[in-house]
Amino acid sequence: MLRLTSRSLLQASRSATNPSRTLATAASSSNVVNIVEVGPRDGLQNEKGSVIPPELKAELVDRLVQAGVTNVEAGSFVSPKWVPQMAGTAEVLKRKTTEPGVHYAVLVPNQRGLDDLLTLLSSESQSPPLTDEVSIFTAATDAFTRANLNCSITESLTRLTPVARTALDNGLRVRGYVSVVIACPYTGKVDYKRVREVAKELLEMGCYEVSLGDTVGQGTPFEVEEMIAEVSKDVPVSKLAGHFHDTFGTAVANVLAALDSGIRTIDSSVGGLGGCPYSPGATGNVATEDVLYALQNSPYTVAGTSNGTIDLSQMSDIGWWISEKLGRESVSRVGRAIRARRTREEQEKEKARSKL
Ligand SMILES: CC(C)(COP(=O)([O-])OP(=O)([O-])OC[C@H]1O[C@@H](n2cnc3c(N)ncnc32)[C@H](O)[C@@H]1OP(=O)([O-])[O-])[C@@H](O)C(=O)NCCC(=O)NCCSC(=O)C[C@@](C)(O)CC(=O)[O-]
Repeated sequence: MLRLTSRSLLQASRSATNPSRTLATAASSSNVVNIVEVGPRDGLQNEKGSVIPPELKAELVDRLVQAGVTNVEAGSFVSPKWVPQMAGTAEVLKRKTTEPGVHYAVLVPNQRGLDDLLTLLSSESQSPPLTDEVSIFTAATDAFTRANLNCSITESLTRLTPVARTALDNGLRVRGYVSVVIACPYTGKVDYKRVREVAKELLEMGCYEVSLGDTVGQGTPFEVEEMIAEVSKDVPVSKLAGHFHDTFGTAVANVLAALDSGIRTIDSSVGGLGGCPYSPGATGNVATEDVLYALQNSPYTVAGTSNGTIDLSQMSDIGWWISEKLGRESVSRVGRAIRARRTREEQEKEKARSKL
């Protein structure tokens, strides 16, 4: 059950007063929340129409990092026949600035994707490297895994085991994803035991963290808590991340429920961009701006490099900038409210000036 004013927040505020706690040890007993910005990958992969040019994607990545983001998904090495928008990810990696200490993750679905990435890294040897992290992904239902990866869950795990091994052997960090952790667009309600088993296997493969995806964006906070309680029977909550889409408008509430359950890493997307091509009808990820706003004046601190956090006002501007490049408005509620307030303030200033 949601207990946002009780035990976990008290623990969080107690740890806030402990100066010996560092960002590096941020885990479920800490009040530090890590954001993984997935806008350039999950956010853009579902865009219809022509492929967004790599220079625009690279500029998005750079702007996000300038706003304080330290973990950003820069793209995917997947089949362009399956996800055309992710073609050109190699170019994005080469064009973006590579800041030390920032993790620019890339999704790989199979050995081919990893091999292509390793070839790029060896041809562009530089310090720091273009990326130090890959994400591998599977799901909690066979139907979704078939739609997304053209194989069963078991086959995907068999395929991903050597991919993770090779990535680790080449000095890359490996993050894992389990999709459809609450509901599947093809088979409905998901068995949380299956989520637990798959998350456990990903961890055993060497993933430093497993992100739990409510791909459909249908979960409620109570379901999120129930699901995390089941998964954390086998996987320490400090190794889990929450990844919520906002189809039914519950994503911010689900983030708070995940934090209340002890999770301290949240995936989010600037401007609320996104959607999975294989989850029909699902909308974008929870907007990064909305998460940052919801955690203001709370016992939680969001980690980042802009004065120790991520700058909300800058993120709102980026959300508007990229949305307008895509020909629409930002869908972040907070981004829209910030812009409306600014417009109001400017109008009032203008009125005051005209009275002088
Ligand atoms: C895994 C495959 C390739 C299997 O697809 P397949 O058709 O079974 O693969 P295949 O081995 O038969 O290859 C088919 C063609 O793709 C090529 N190919 C094969 N692999 C690659 C590669 N890595 N990069 C580039 N090309 C590749 C391969 O060379 C061949 O080319 P052809 O001979 O026809 O010209 C395909 O299903 C695929 O790419 N799937 C990716 C789907 C995807 O990216 N989905 C979105 C990301 S997951 C997500 O969004 C959820 C998440 C993470 O955000 C969390 C959440 O919200 O739940």
